[in-house]
Parts: sequence; C-alpha cells; structure tokens
Amino acid sequence: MTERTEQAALPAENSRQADSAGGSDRLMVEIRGLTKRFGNFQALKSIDLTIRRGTVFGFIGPNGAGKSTTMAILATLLAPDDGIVRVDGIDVTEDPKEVRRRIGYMPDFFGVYDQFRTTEYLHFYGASCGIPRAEREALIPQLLELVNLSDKKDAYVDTLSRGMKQRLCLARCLVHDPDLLILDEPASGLDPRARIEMREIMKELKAMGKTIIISSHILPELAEMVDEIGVIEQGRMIAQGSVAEIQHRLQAGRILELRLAGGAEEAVVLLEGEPHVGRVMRDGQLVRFQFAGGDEEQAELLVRLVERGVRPIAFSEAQTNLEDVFLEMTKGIGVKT
Ligand SMILES: Nc1ncnc2c1ncn2[C@@H]1O[C@H](COP(=O)(O)OP(=O)(O)OP(=O)(O)O)[C@@H](O)[C@H]1O
Repeated sequence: MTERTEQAALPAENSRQADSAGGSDRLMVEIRGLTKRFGNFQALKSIDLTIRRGTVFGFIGPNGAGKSTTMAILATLLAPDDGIVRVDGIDVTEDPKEVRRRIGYMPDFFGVYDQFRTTEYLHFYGASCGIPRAEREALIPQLLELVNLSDKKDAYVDTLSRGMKQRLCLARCLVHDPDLLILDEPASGLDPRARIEMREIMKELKAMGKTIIISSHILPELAEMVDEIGVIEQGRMIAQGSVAEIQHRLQAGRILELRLAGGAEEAVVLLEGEPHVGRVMRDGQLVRFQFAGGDEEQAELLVRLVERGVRPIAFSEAQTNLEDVFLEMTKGIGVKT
C-alpha cells in the first residue's frame, strides 16, 4: 500500500472549467512511459495506458502489481518519476488543481468521520469543494439516493455497514460532479449482495456519462460491468483491450463450439485436417476447437464441414470468462481472490 492522504484528492472548489474539445473519442486518461520508484524498488516500469471518455475500465492485477500506485498518481497524490500522465488532456504534474476538479478518487482504505451523520458528512465535503449550502441542500439527497442511502440520511456514519460506508465514500467522490471516477477496489470486503448493489451503481454512473476506472480482484464482478480491461503485473501492463479482444489474444484465436446432431468423431477428424484449427476437444456431440482464422475463414470452414456431411445444430464462439483469462495471464503469481 502506498502512503497518502485521501484529503488531498478533494478538489479545491467546485467550479468546472468549460468542457474543452468535446466528443467521445477524446482520451480521458493518457499514460505514456509512466515510471515510479520507491527507493530502489521500481513499482511501475514504463506503463502505457489510454482510456476514452465514457469507458468503464477494469484495472486488474495481482497483489502489489502497481494498481494503487497508478491510481494515486492519476489522483495527483503521488508524483511520477518519469513519463506523461494526463487526465482530460491536463498533465497531472503541471496542473494538479485542474486535474482534481475533474476526478473523484476513492482509495482502497476509507476514512470516514464516525461522529458525523451521513448528510453532515456530505455537507462537510461539499463545503470543502466550495459548493454553496443551497446547492448542497438539493444535491445531497440526490447523491444519497444514487448510492441507495436515502433511508440512512440521519444515521451516524459509525452505525453504517462496510458496504454502506463504501457507498457513502462513493457519494463523497461525486459531490463535485467529476468526469472521471478512480475507484480503488470499491467491491473489496463486500458481501455478494453489497457487491451487486455496487455494480448497479456503476451502471447508473456509466449511464450518466462518467468515465470510471475500477480496480479489483473480483474478476467475474468486473467482467459484468467493464467495457475494457487492463492487466498489470509486476509494474508492467501486460494487456489492454475489450474482454473479448484479450481473450482472443491470449488464446491465439478463438474457441469455437460445434454442437452436432451426430457424427462427432468424424467431425473431429475433419477439423484436425483444416487450416487455422488448433486443438480439438470432444465431449459427446459437442466439439470445441481453437481457431486462429477470422470471420471469413470461420464461415468457409462451416460450409466445408457441411459439404462433407457434418450436421451442426449450433456453431458458435465458446464463452470463457474474465477470471480464466486473468489466471492464465498471471500464471504462477500469487492472486488474491
Ligand atoms: N510508499 C511505498 N513505499 C515503498 N514501496 C511501496 C510504496 N507503495 C507501494 N509500494 C510497493 O509498490 C508495489 C505496488 O504497490 P501497489 O499498492 O500499487 O499495488 P497494488 O496492485 O495496488 O496491490 P494491492 O492489490 O495489494 O493493493 C508493491 O510492491 C508495494 O509494496
């Protein structure tokens, strides 16, 4: 864990600069050659990472891979040693104040002031962001509703469950309506129900047009809510892309599934003689095989199989989940689940 103060991530004021270039193709996060050292230890080794506006980005990697360090640099809490880090086109070292206006950062530890009631807590943060009381009066009930805490508006923070405290921290991150949310393990330590709730909130935030970076070890949870993933391992980015793209890259092609009306053994023999086909596996009348060709080759393959008497009931791409991909990529490295 990196040492830092979460307070420092709060924006100095609420005033939002006029949205610059506009358009969803604009990069919300641009990281090039990012390097970070702690003494002699190199925690980040020339990381490249880009995230387009409106993307929900899952940042995954085993313990100590460098996720929190990268996120703390994006949140302007740690200084990079080398490389370029921009949020919405603004360099984190050149203009950290302007970056802070655009981000909401939720660290992987959360300090909440237990003596506050939830509403007071949000007023406190809202005030420190420079939001006038009248605006806060209208905003805070909306935020509490968004994070499903309306019924806890008068509760003392120390009476909230862990999941509720997480959601309150999330509401706090949203007080100044940031464009980019940086959420370090928002689902960690939550029970399954609380995780589902967190996932639903992420969906709402995405619908509101926020760009979100979520780090997690809870991979199936991430798979359902992210558009893209980046895998980091020992301070290096080892992959970035959509879940499907990364699966393809990892498997050097796709896994196809052929469900047959009969004749699976003959189909296996035919497939083994086909170009682009790798390992072929059979389970009854279900045949699965690795396929390194593109869509066109896949269509031609099906035509040839049918011409040679194969009778498919279904022909589709097999679903593999994000957890399989991640474990495959980080084989041999301690993975916290
Ligand atoms: N302040 C620090 N001083 C020295 N080493 C640090 C410091 N902060 C982080 N590190 C080291 O840098 C590496 C990356 O840590 P980081 O917290 O970014 O990993 P992580 O991927 O977030 O892991 P986790 O999932 O366990 O939080 C680790 O080896 C960690 O021990």
